Amino acid sequence: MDQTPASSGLQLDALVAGYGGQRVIGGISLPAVAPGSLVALVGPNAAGKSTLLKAIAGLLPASGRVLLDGADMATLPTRERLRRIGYLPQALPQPTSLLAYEIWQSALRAGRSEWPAERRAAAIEQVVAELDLAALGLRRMDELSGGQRQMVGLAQAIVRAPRLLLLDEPTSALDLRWQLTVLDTLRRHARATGTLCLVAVHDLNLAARFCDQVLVLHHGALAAAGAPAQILTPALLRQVYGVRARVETCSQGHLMVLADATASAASDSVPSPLAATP
Ligand SMILES: Nc1ncnc2c1ncn2[C@@H]1O[C@H](COP(=O)(O)OP(=O)(O)OP(=O)(O)O)[C@@H](O)[C@H]1O
Repeated sequence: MDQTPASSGLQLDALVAGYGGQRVIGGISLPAVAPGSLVALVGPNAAGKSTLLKAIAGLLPASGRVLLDGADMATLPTRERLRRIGYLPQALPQPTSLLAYEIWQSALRAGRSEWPAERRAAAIEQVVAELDLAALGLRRMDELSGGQRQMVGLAQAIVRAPRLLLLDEPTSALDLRWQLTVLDTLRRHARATGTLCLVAVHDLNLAARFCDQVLVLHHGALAAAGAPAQILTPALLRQVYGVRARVETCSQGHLMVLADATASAASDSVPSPLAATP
C-alpha cells in the first residue's frame, strides 16, 4: 500500500506568472504529483513551458502557490528553496575555461555546503556513473560539444540531490543514444531516490515511453494531465498542436505518436502561438 503522506510531492495552486505586465501562465492548479515520478511537460512552442518551470523554481514573480512536500516555497528562505529545487535552464551551459568536475564541485559548494568533502566527492562519483560521464570530468567546458555541455549541466542539477528537479529540454542537444540514456537515468533516479522530475520535452515519444505522467500546456493553461496512454490521443494532438496524428503501439510495446500532416484544411486549422500577433 502507498504510505506516501497526502501532502508530499508537488502541488500547484492557481499559479500565475509572466513578464512585466504580460501574463503567460494563467492560473494553473495541479493536484499533488507523487515523489519519485518522472513527469513530462509538453506543449507547442510558446505555450509557456519554460515560464512555468521558472515560476515553480521561484525565478519569476508569481502569484498562487507552489507546494513541495506540503511546504509553500514562497515562505522558505532562498537558500532552502535552492536546496529543495534543482533547475536546468533551456540554454546550454556556457563554454567557460572551467573543468566539468569544477562545475559539479561548485554546484555542491553552493547548494550542499553542509555536506562533508567525502560526501560531495561521492555524490559527484555517483552522478558521473549514473550518466556515464567519466570521460568528461577533466575536460574544459569550452572544449566540449553542445551535447556534452548539456550533459554536464544535467549532472550539475542532479548532483545536489534536490527533492524536485525542473529540467527545461534537457535532451535538446543530444543524439538518439543520449536521449534514451537521459530519460532512462532520470526514471531510475526518480524511483530510487524519490526525487520528482518535471521535464519539458518536445519529443512526445520520449514522454510516452519513459514518463509516468504527461502535463500538456496550451496557451499558458493546463490542457490535459495524466498517464501518457490516456492523454496522448489524436484528438488532443489536433487540438493542441494542430496536427493530424496517429497514436499506435509499436512492436516493442511502446506508445508511438506518428504525425501525418498539419491540420491544414480550413475547417480544422489550429492557430499556432508562433503565428499569433502580439
Ligand atoms: N523574458 C521574456 N520576456 C517577455 N516575454 C517572454 C520572455 N520569455 C518568454 N516570453 C514569452 O512567454 C511566452 C511563453 O514562452 P516560453 O518560453 O515559456 O514558452 P515554451 O513553451 O517554453 O516555448 P518553446 O517550446 O518554444 O521553448 C511566449 O509568448 C514568449 O514570447
